[in-house]
Amino acid sequence: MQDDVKNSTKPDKRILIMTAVEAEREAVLRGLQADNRFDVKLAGVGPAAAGANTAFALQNEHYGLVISAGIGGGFIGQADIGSIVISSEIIAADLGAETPDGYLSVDELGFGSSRISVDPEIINKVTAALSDAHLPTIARPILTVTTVTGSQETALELSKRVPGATAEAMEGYGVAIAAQIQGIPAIEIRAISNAVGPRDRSAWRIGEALQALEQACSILKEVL
Ligand SMILES: O=C(O)c1cccc(C(=O)CC[C@H]2O[C@@H](n3cnc4c(=O)[nH]cnc43)[C@H](O)[C@@H]2O)c1
Repeated sequence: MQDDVKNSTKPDKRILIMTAVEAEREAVLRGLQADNRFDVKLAGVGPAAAGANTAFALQNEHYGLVISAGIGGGFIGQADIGSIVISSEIIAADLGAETPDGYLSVDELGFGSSRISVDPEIINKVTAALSDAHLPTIARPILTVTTVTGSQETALELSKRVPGATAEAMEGYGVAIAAQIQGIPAIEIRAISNAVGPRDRSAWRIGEALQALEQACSILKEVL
């Protein structure tokens, strides 16, 4: 009865959250504090596993929203460690072809779209709520890559390829494609653990990012 009253102003929908690894799943669950409108499932690492696992989860339950959540890399000058990036768009940044004249996306090759748009109403609601709670949050394009960027050259190339690129991770596009095929809206939320650039695993602040992810999810459950 208590829950019915509490959720009476919220849309009647269940929400699926997909994380790559168990530590991210646990951080999300801590933040959600057993809110039973949410299911939190493992996507696995990379867009292929994420797409397959999301499609499987969507077969067994009806959801009104799908979220790809976890830690991610932040482009220098765009997103700091410990901050949150909300996807204004989810973009497969290395799905295409190399040519002597440069990279061609699948869009340019005529094989579909590398970009998945996100409902502006959901973006604004989530971004405003996290910002109001004093979590540094920005809504910008999040890239999905199949290889973690490990050099300044690749970071620059990705920034040129996708103007406004602010974070990168490895699952968003896979999760969002599975949702799109079912006609369900999707959004990606990344807590920044490291800078996109030359590889330095010792500089990854995974604990800090997982804490930010937990905090973000504790706010999410109040606004979605
Ligand atoms: O080692 C740990 O304790 C640990 C705890 C939580 C998560 C991890 C991961 O390694 C998660 C892998 C996951 O993170 C995303 N990610 C993070 N930074 C980047 C990046 O710079 N570029 C691309 N992806 C990044 C990605 O989605 C991975 O699947 C470890």
